[in-house]
Amino acid sequence: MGGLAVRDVVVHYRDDDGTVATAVDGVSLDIAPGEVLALLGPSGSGKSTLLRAIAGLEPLSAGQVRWDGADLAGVPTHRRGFGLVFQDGQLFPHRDVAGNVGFGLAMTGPGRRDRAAHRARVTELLELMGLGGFERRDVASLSGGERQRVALARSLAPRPRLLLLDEPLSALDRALRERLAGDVRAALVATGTTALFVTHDHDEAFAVADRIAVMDLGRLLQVAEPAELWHRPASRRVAEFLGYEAFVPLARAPEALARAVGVARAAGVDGAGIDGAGADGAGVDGAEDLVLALGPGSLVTAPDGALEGEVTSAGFRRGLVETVAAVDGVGQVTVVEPSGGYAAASQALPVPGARVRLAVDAAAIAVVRG
Ligand SMILES: Nc1ncnc2c1ncn2[C@@H]1O[C@H](COP(=O)(O)OP(=O)(O)OP(=O)(O)O)[C@@H](O)[C@H]1O
Repeated sequence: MGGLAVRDVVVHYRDDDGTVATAVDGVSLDIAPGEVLALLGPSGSGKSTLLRAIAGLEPLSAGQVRWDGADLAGVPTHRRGFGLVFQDGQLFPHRDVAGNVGFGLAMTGPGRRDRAAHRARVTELLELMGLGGFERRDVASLSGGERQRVALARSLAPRPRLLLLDEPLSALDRALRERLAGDVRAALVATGTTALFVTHDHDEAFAVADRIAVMDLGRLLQVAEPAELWHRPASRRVAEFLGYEAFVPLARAPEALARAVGVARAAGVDGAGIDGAGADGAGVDGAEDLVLALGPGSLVTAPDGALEGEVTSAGFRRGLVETVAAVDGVGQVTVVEPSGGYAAASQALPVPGARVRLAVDAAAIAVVRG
């Protein structure tokens, strides 16, 4: 298979006192040509170390990194044909925007031999990144978001066969990050670039990637497409990390909840990720280990809802009302609904302490092994 193949990679660090720590612990991973893979995990899980190992910046203690089937052992970083983008784009302060974007091209692309092609490529990349006309701007005059756009344009200009991005948006504020994540994906797709995007932010991973690899303690927990990852987390740990909030053993779930999930499965509405979760959890091998994971969207307000909870807090968030409720027999869950209904003066936001009735959206509940 073409593209990147990571096989059983182990990376050790030796501390000053001689103790050996394992930062990457036997990871195997493929990235197909043109695919954008997000590597998602909490701080210290080994994401940057894996990225650096792929780049050839960190020696492997075991395993292989291959490109198009060829082992890259012994191939130095600058000969791998990979591009790198870091959190701080590390622009050259003494070059203008065009000078920065053209830098990598001068080394590997049409270079100075063909000035017209060089200029055209710089312009093309700036336009792709929404920076048309920025050629002569001093990089010191750019905003943080613009600087990262320039860094991305620079890394894409020489058409790297793999682009490695290490938390490229994490120095930016949240609103900017969300917008830029969409723009980064669009630029990668438009250029057909194969990419590994390291992030600790699950929203960013979902916005950017074709597939997401979840990493914890140096190991891969799951690799899946975004919708599959969200609806079928492989374990409670993955579900927790993605933002699921309440975990209810099926055997102890309120009847309305267990029944809704069971009925949904029987009807072929596949909200549950594990085969064999019956309506009451009985008579199925291993059903006693099954845990229902609830997150934002799993419960909806409904006057005749079978579940009841007490409001902890409620607030507006961009066209939505988010109500956090302590739900009887379940735990704390965020209920999300369009805010349109609250525009009428007659309807106030739920107040802390108020009781709310909630119905179950079984398709938005995951089943994991506890
Ligand atoms: N140069 C080093 N020497 C010793 N230990 C290191 C070194 N670099 C990283 N580590 C350790 O290896 C583990 C993985 O670190 P790494 O930076 O790869 O994680 P990460 O998931 O990228 O986290 P973050 O998002 O915080 O950068 C951590 O426990 C870290 O302390």
